[in-house]
Amino acid sequence: MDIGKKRNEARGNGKINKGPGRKGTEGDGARAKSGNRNTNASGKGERGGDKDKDRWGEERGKRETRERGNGEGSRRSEGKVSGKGNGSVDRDKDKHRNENVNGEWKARGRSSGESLQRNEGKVSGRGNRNVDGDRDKRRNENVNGDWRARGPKGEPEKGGKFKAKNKDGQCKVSRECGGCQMIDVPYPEQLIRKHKETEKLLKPFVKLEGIIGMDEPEHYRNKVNAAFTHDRKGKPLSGVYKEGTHYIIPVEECLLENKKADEIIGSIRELLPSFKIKTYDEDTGYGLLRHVMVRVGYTSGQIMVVLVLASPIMPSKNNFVKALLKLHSDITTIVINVNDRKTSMVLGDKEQVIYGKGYIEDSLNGKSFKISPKSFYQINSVQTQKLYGKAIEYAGLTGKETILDAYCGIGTIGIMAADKAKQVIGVELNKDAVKDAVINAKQNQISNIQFYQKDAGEFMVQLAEQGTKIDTVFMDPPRAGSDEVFLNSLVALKPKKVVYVSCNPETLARDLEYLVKKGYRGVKGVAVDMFPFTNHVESVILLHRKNI
Ligand SMILES: C[S@@+](CC[C@H](N)C(=O)[O-])C[C@H]1O[C@@H](n2cnc3c(N)ncnc32)[C@H](O)[C@@H]1O
Repeated sequence: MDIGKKRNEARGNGKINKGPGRKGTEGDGARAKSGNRNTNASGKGERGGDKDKDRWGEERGKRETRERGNGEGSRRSEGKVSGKGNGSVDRDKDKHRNENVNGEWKARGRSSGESLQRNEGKVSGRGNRNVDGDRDKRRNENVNGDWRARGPKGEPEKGGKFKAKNKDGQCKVSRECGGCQMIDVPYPEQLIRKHKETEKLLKPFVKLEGIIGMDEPEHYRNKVNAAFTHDRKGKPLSGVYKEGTHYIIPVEECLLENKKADEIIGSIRELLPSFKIKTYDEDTGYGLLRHVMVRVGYTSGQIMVVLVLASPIMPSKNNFVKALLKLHSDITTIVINVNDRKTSMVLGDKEQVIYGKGYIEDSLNGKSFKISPKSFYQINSVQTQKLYGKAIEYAGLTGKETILDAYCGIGTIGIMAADKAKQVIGVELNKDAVKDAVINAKQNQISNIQFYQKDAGEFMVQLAEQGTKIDTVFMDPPRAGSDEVFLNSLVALKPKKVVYVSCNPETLARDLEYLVKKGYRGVKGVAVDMFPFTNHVESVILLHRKNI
């Protein structure tokens, strides 16, 4: 592989290999831009076919809106199995639904009648399409005993843990927020629905082995993003955007979010008046604090607080830091991020570390990772370990392979696979994530890995042009899925195996359709519930090149 040489760029460990012509953009914004560029590239590839172009075009067209809406880490950003019509559930059918094999849920039974929606990822989930009068009535009946909910090991439910959450009792704002589309649904039933919907979508291409659920499906979000505003009297409020608006629904605690993160956000809210820090007003452009993002390391417990400000000047910042640390001495770093643009992206470009190292570290499956504020890091660490475990298991590595980890983020999958492969190449657009990835490889004493900061599609084209031999491709694109440029070159490269990790079964199905047409066959797949109580679901699919 001589991409680095050809471009006269640094290669090897400790250096970032930059691609030509494209400045990396951070966070989810990078994805949006990538989406636009790829729009231009479409239609020329082998894919052809207006129908196909339309499908990708449509996704791309939506991408920018979605990404802007999601900003860095809006909790609406993950893949979504949704909800028109939850289908009725009756007792007899329930008897056949759950079969737990080695901790994995095998959902069986009739189709729930839900369909995947194309509107995923918009700012917030108000106007929850899953909840209408009739369906709510049915749900409540079921919650009152008819549903026969089962725990994660298939046993009849005993305690309240896996019971459906009562909207009014358990979460004061669920109706307005709409982020937990399945808050009324017992957890085992959530898994059944997600499995069925994913299975239905992917059925033409691959058979799913089941869905991997959580034992403790609450408070799994290791990253919390709170938008800040104030009430009429100027009292600070924080919460989530109501769908399609910039109206902030105040949230103090959340079923999905890390509790400590919520506490810290509450403390910041309370500290603001005494420091005369005003929350930002989008209409007038007046005020300072726009968002607070908190990330908590799952294994390390390290905590990063990012204060997203409209201007770089924060009055009494040192005293503010002292006061916050007095309340939460376990905070390990505090960063100011400056976002002075009129945008619904959460994070801006500039950063200033005001306490600690400016990043956190965490461990997954025995490897340690540095995570910078703008780098992507999976939000559910418990499930991420299972997800990565499955992806690597599916690859069936022998130690002889050259692997491509495409859309590699901070290098997690490639670093975990490196011990079992000859060589790993990672490509990622976000420059902060690539910097983290290089450090992560070093920290884990991995010497057979190289990272490139570049658009994955462009990178693949280069690899294909050079005839680079790649045996196995791991690809984990953002919600919008991959694109023709990438897939086209992937087909040209002819890797024997492709392990596709996806947070959006709909775009996954679209991309699988392409790969299957172009000489790949779906061997197996599994859904992983990374986002309990929401309609979102992750999947891992193994493809083999035909005639190998
Ligand atoms: C779903 S994340 C997966 C990251 C990583 N595999 C992980 O599990 O943490 C998708 C990643 O793709 C990156 N990305 C988005 N568009 C890209 C593009 N066009 N080329 C390369 N990377 C891109 C994002 O910055 C993000 O890090």
